[in-house]
Amino acid sequence: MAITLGGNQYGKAEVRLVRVDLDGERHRVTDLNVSVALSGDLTDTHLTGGNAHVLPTDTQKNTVYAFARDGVGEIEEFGLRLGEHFVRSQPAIHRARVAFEQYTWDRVEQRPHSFVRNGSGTRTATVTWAEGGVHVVSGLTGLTVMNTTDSEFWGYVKDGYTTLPETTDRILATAVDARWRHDALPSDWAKSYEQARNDLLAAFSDTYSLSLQQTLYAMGQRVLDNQPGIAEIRLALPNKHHFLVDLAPFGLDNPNEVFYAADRPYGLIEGTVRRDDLPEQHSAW
Ligand SMILES: O=c1[nH]c(=O)c2[nH]c(=O)[nH]c2[nH]1
Repeated sequence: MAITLGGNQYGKAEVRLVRVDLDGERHRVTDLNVSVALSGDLTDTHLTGGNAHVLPTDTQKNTVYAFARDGVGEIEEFGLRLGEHFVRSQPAIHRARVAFEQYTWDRVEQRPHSFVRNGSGTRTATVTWAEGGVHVVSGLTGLTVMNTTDSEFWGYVKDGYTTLPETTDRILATAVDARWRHDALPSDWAKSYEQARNDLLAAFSDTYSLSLQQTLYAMGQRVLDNQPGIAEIRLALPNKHHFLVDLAPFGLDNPNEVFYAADRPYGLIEGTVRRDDLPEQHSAW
Protein backbone atom coordinates (compact mmCIF):
# COMPACT_ATOMS: atom_id res chain seq x y z
CA MET A 1 0.00 0.00 0.00
CA ALA A 2 1.26 3.48 -0.86
CA ILE A 3 -0.02 6.79 0.34
CA THR A 4 -0.58 9.41 -2.34
CA LEU A 5 -1.91 12.95 -2.68
CA GLY A 6 -5.55 13.05 -3.74
CA GLY A 7 -7.61 15.88 -5.17
CA ASN A 8 -6.75 19.34 -3.92
CA GLN A 9 -7.40 22.99 -4.57
CA TYR A 10 -6.45 26.21 -2.87
CA GLY A 11 -7.34 29.86 -3.03
CA LYS A 12 -8.51 32.96 -1.22
CA ALA A 13 -11.96 32.51 0.25
CA GLU A 14 -14.52 35.24 0.89
CA VAL A 15 -12.88 38.30 -0.59
CA ARG A 16 -15.27 41.08 0.26
CA LEU A 17 -15.48 43.54 -2.61
CA VAL A 18 -17.69 46.58 -2.89
CA ARG A 19 -17.58 48.62 -6.07
CA VAL A 20 -19.30 51.97 -6.48
CA ASP A 21 -20.10 52.99 -10.04
CA LEU A 22 -20.48 56.71 -10.52
CA ASP A 23 -23.18 57.42 -13.03
CA GLY A 24 -23.16 61.22 -12.81
CA GLU A 25 -25.03 62.08 -9.65
CA ARG A 26 -26.44 58.58 -9.31
CA HIS A 27 -24.29 55.93 -7.72
CA ARG A 28 -24.64 52.17 -8.17
CA VAL A 29 -23.35 49.56 -5.74
CA THR A 30 -21.99 46.05 -6.39
CA ASP A 31 -21.41 44.16 -3.13
CA LEU A 32 -19.71 40.79 -3.47
CA ASN A 33 -18.17 37.95 -1.54
CA VAL A 34 -15.69 36.26 -3.91
CA SER A 35 -13.94 32.94 -3.40
CA VAL A 36 -11.18 31.68 -5.69
CA ALA A 37 -10.01 28.05 -5.79
CA LEU A 38 -7.17 26.94 -8.09
CA SER A 39 -6.06 23.42 -8.91
CA GLY A 40 -3.39 21.91 -11.12
CA ASP A 41 0.18 20.72 -10.73
CA LEU A 42 0.52 21.30 -7.00
CA THR A 43 2.14 18.09 -5.87
CA ASP A 44 5.47 19.69 -4.90
CA THR A 45 4.04 22.13 -2.41
CA HIS A 46 2.19 19.31 -0.66
CA LEU A 47 5.01 16.75 -0.66
CA THR A 48 8.14 18.88 -0.28
CA GLY A 49 7.00 22.43 0.32
CA GLY A 50 8.42 23.53 -3.04
CA ASN A 51 6.28 26.54 -3.93
CA ALA A 52 7.40 27.25 -7.51
CA HIS A 53 3.87 26.57 -8.81
CA VAL A 54 2.01 28.36 -6.04
CA LEU A 55 0.40 31.69 -6.86
CA PRO A 56 -0.16 33.06 -3.34
CA THR A 57 -3.72 33.39 -2.19
CA ASP A 58 -2.80 36.96 -1.30
CA THR A 59 -2.05 37.60 -4.98
CA GLN A 60 -5.38 36.04 -5.92
CA LYS A 61 -7.13 38.46 -3.60
CA ASN A 62 -5.25 41.40 -5.10
CA THR A 63 -6.21 40.22 -8.59
CA VAL A 64 -9.90 40.31 -7.68
CA TYR A 65 -9.58 43.94 -6.56
CA ALA A 66 -7.41 44.96 -9.51
CA PHE A 67 -9.81 43.43 -12.04
CA ALA A 68 -12.68 45.25 -10.32
CA ARG A 69 -11.00 48.55 -11.26
CA ASP A 70 -12.11 47.92 -14.85
CA GLY A 71 -15.69 47.28 -13.71
CA VAL A 72 -17.38 44.18 -12.36
CA GLY A 73 -20.55 43.86 -14.41
CA GLU A 74 -22.53 40.66 -13.97
CA ILE A 75 -20.92 38.20 -11.57
CA GLU A 76 -20.86 35.41 -14.16
CA GLU A 77 -18.87 37.65 -16.55
CA PHE A 78 -16.49 38.73 -13.79
CA GLY A 79 -15.93 35.07 -12.93
CA LEU A 80 -15.18 34.19 -16.54
CA ARG A 81 -12.60 37.02 -16.74
CA LEU A 82 -10.90 35.98 -13.51
CA GLY A 83 -10.97 32.26 -14.24
CA GLU A 84 -9.47 32.70 -17.68
CA HIS A 85 -6.76 34.95 -16.26
CA PHE A 86 -5.63 32.49 -13.58
CA VAL A 87 -5.50 29.51 -15.94
CA ARG A 88 -3.92 31.31 -18.90
CA SER A 89 -1.32 33.21 -16.86
CA GLN A 90 -0.20 30.26 -14.67
CA PRO A 91 1.13 27.24 -16.58
CA ALA A 92 0.79 25.01 -13.51
CA ILE A 93 -2.84 25.93 -12.89
CA HIS A 94 -5.27 23.86 -14.92
CA ARG A 95 -8.57 24.84 -13.36
CA ALA A 96 -9.90 27.93 -11.62
CA ARG A 97 -13.16 28.06 -9.78
CA VAL A 98 -14.54 31.46 -8.84
CA ALA A 99 -17.62 31.57 -6.62
CA PHE A 100 -19.72 34.62 -5.80
CA GLU A 101 -22.38 35.76 -3.41
CA GLN A 102 -23.94 39.07 -4.37
CA TYR A 103 -25.79 41.18 -1.83
CA THR A 104 -28.43 43.52 -3.18
CA TRP A 105 -28.70 47.14 -2.13
CA ASP A 106 -31.95 48.87 -3.11
CA ARG A 107 -31.91 52.59 -3.70
CA VAL A 108 -33.67 54.67 -1.06
CA GLU A 109 -36.38 56.29 -3.14
CA GLN A 110 -35.12 59.18 -5.30
CA ARG A 111 -31.82 59.42 -3.39
CA PRO A 112 -28.71 59.37 -5.61
CA HIS A 113 -26.33 57.70 -3.17
CA SER A 114 -28.35 56.13 -0.35
CA PHE A 115 -29.14 52.44 -0.24
CA VAL A 116 -30.88 49.88 1.94
CA ARG A 117 -29.68 46.32 2.01
CA ASN A 118 -32.27 43.98 0.55
CA GLY A 119 -32.89 40.95 2.75
CA SER A 120 -34.76 38.77 0.29
CA GLY A 121 -32.15 36.34 -0.92
CA THR A 122 -28.60 36.43 -2.21
CA ARG A 123 -27.62 35.94 -5.85
CA THR A 124 -24.83 33.41 -6.43
CA ALA A 125 -22.63 32.17 -9.25
CA THR A 126 -19.86 29.62 -9.63
CA VAL A 127 -17.62 29.77 -12.69
CA THR A 128 -15.31 26.84 -13.40
CA TRP A 129 -12.69 27.72 -16.00
CA ALA A 130 -10.49 24.96 -17.42
CA GLU A 131 -8.80 24.48 -20.78
CA GLY A 132 -11.06 21.48 -21.29
CA GLY A 133 -14.28 23.36 -20.71
CA VAL A 134 -15.97 26.25 -18.99
CA HIS A 135 -19.00 25.80 -16.76
CA VAL A 136 -21.25 28.45 -15.29
CA VAL A 137 -23.71 27.79 -12.49
CA SER A 138 -25.97 30.68 -11.44
CA GLY A 139 -28.20 30.65 -8.42
CA LEU A 140 -29.73 32.20 -5.37
CA THR A 141 -29.91 31.34 -1.71
CA GLY A 142 -31.99 32.41 1.28
CA LEU A 143 -35.05 33.46 -0.71
CA THR A 144 -37.67 33.00 2.02
CA VAL A 145 -41.22 32.42 0.83
CA MET A 146 -44.52 31.32 2.35
CA ASN A 147 -47.93 30.14 1.17
CA THR A 148 -50.53 30.53 3.91
CA THR A 149 -52.81 27.91 2.31
CA ASP A 150 -52.99 25.61 -0.75
CA SER A 151 -50.74 23.08 0.97
CA GLU A 152 -51.69 19.62 2.24
CA PHE A 153 -49.68 16.72 3.63
CA TRP A 154 -51.29 13.33 4.08
CA GLY A 155 -51.12 9.74 2.87
CA TYR A 156 -47.57 9.25 4.13
CA VAL A 157 -46.13 6.16 5.81
CA LYS A 158 -47.20 5.67 9.42
CA ASP A 159 -45.26 3.44 11.78
CA GLY A 160 -45.00 3.10 15.53
CA TYR A 161 -43.12 6.38 15.80
CA THR A 162 -45.46 8.55 13.74
CA THR A 163 -47.28 11.31 15.60
CA LEU A 164 -47.67 13.93 12.82
CA PRO A 165 -51.37 14.54 12.09
CA GLU A 166 -52.43 14.57 8.46
CA THR A 167 -53.50 17.97 7.20
CA THR A 168 -55.44 19.31 4.24
CA ASP A 169 -54.57 22.93 5.01
CA ARG A 170 -51.22 24.06 6.28
CA ILE A 171 -48.67 26.83 5.87
CA LEU A 172 -45.88 25.98 3.44
CA ALA A 173 -42.71 28.04 3.93
CA THR A 174 -39.13 27.62 2.82
CA ALA A 175 -35.89 29.47 2.14
CA VAL A 176 -35.07 28.62 -1.46
CA ASP A 177 -31.54 27.55 -2.28
CA ALA A 178 -31.28 26.97 -6.02
CA ARG A 179 -28.38 26.60 -8.43
CA TRP A 180 -28.77 26.12 -12.15
CA ARG A 181 -26.19 25.14 -14.75
CA HIS A 182 -26.09 26.90 -18.10
CA ASP A 183 -25.52 24.70 -21.12
CA ALA A 184 -25.64 27.64 -23.55
CA LEU A 185 -24.34 30.84 -21.96
CA PRO A 186 -27.00 33.58 -22.11
CA SER A 187 -26.20 36.94 -23.71
CA ASP A 188 -27.86 38.81 -20.85
CA TRP A 189 -26.97 37.31 -17.45
CA ALA A 190 -29.11 39.75 -15.47
CA LYS A 191 -32.18 38.98 -17.55
CA SER A 192 -31.61 35.24 -17.24
CA TYR A 193 -31.26 35.56 -13.46
CA GLU A 194 -34.41 37.67 -13.10
CA GLN A 195 -36.35 35.19 -15.25
CA ALA A 196 -35.22 32.24 -13.12
CA ARG A 197 -35.96 34.05 -9.85
CA ASN A 198 -39.42 35.06 -11.06
CA ASP A 199 -40.10 31.51 -12.27
CA LEU A 200 -39.11 30.04 -8.89
CA LEU A 201 -41.40 32.47 -7.08
CA ALA A 202 -44.28 31.95 -9.51
CA ALA A 203 -44.06 28.16 -9.40
CA PHE A 204 -43.87 28.16 -5.60
CA SER A 205 -46.96 30.39 -5.42
CA ASP A 206 -48.99 28.68 -8.16
CA THR A 207 -48.47 25.06 -7.12
CA TYR A 208 -51.24 23.55 -5.04
CA SER A 209 -48.91 21.45 -2.94
CA LEU A 210 -49.38 17.93 -1.63
CA SER A 211 -45.72 17.81 -0.56
CA LEU A 212 -42.74 20.14 -0.61
CA GLN A 213 -41.15 17.54 -2.89
CA GLN A 214 -43.91 18.17 -5.44
CA THR A 215 -43.35 21.93 -5.14
CA LEU A 216 -39.61 21.45 -5.63
CA TYR A 217 -40.14 19.59 -8.88
CA ALA A 218 -42.63 22.19 -10.13
CA MET A 219 -40.17 25.00 -9.38
CA GLY A 220 -37.33 23.30 -11.22
CA GLN A 221 -39.52 22.38 -14.15
CA ARG A 222 -40.71 25.99 -14.53
CA VAL A 223 -37.15 27.29 -14.73
CA LEU A 224 -36.16 24.71 -17.36
CA ASP A 225 -39.37 25.25 -19.33
CA ASN A 226 -38.68 28.96 -19.73
CA GLN A 227 -34.93 28.88 -20.45
CA PRO A 228 -33.79 26.28 -22.98
CA GLY A 229 -30.16 27.15 -22.24
CA ILE A 230 -30.39 25.85 -18.68
CA ALA A 231 -29.47 22.16 -18.46
CA GLU A 232 -30.06 21.37 -14.82
CA ILE A 233 -31.24 22.94 -11.58
CA ARG A 234 -30.46 21.75 -8.06
CA LEU A 235 -32.78 22.81 -5.27
CA ALA A 236 -32.52 22.57 -1.49
CA LEU A 237 -35.69 23.53 0.34
CA PRO A 238 -35.77 23.57 4.15
CA ASN A 239 -39.34 23.00 5.31
CA LYS A 240 -39.88 25.92 7.67
CA HIS A 241 -42.53 24.26 9.78
CA HIS A 242 -45.43 26.29 11.12
CA PHE A 243 -47.26 24.24 13.73
CA LEU A 244 -50.83 25.04 14.73
CA VAL A 245 -50.83 25.96 18.41
CA ASP A 246 -53.24 23.96 20.58
CA LEU A 247 -55.33 26.63 22.30
CA ALA A 248 -57.85 24.12 23.74
CA PRO A 249 -56.27 24.30 27.25
CA PHE A 250 -57.39 27.94 27.28
CA GLY A 251 -60.90 27.11 26.09
CA LEU A 252 -60.13 28.55 22.61
CA ASP A 253 -60.41 27.07 19.17
CA ASN A 254 -57.74 27.65 16.51
CA PRO A 255 -59.14 27.62 12.98
CA ASN A 256 -55.71 27.83 11.26
CA GLU A 257 -54.90 31.24 12.69
CA VAL A 258 -52.23 30.94 15.41
CA PHE A 259 -48.98 29.12 14.55
CA TYR A 260 -45.69 28.38 16.19
CA ALA A 261 -42.86 29.04 13.71
CA ALA A 262 -40.26 26.40 14.57
CA ASP A 263 -36.70 27.10 13.46
CA ARG A 264 -35.27 23.62 14.11
CA PRO A 265 -35.28 20.83 13.42
CA TYR A 266 -36.55 21.25 9.88
CA GLY A 267 -37.23 18.90 7.02
CA LEU A 268 -34.71 19.37 4.24
CA ILE A 269 -36.00 18.53 0.78
CA GLU A 270 -33.33 18.35 -1.93
CA GLY A 271 -33.55 17.44 -5.57
CA THR A 272 -32.32 17.97 -9.11
CA VAL A 273 -34.44 18.64 -12.17
CA ARG A 274 -32.59 18.14 -15.43
CA ARG A 275 -32.88 17.68 -19.18
CA ASP A 276 -32.30 14.01 -19.88
CA ASP A 277 -30.82 14.64 -23.36
CA LEU A 278 -27.81 16.56 -22.01
CA PRO A 279 -24.83 14.90 -20.30
CA GLU A 280 -24.25 15.62 -16.62
CA GLN A 281 -21.26 17.83 -15.84
CA HIS A 282 -20.12 16.80 -12.38
CA SER A 283 -17.13 19.16 -12.35
CA ALA A 284 -19.36 22.22 -12.75
CA TRP A 285 -20.60 22.11 -9.15
O1 LIG B 1 -43.93 18.36 2.36
C1 LIG B 1 -43.52 17.57 3.24
N1 LIG B 1 -42.71 16.54 2.88
C2 LIG B 1 -42.22 15.63 3.81
O2 LIG B 1 -41.49 14.69 3.44
C3 LIG B 1 -42.58 15.84 5.14
N2 LIG B 1 -42.28 15.18 6.29
C4 LIG B 1 -42.90 15.84 7.31
O3 LIG B 1 -42.83 15.51 8.52
N3 LIG B 1 -43.60 16.91 6.83
C5 LIG B 1 -43.41 16.93 5.49
N4 LIG B 1 -43.86 17.78 4.53
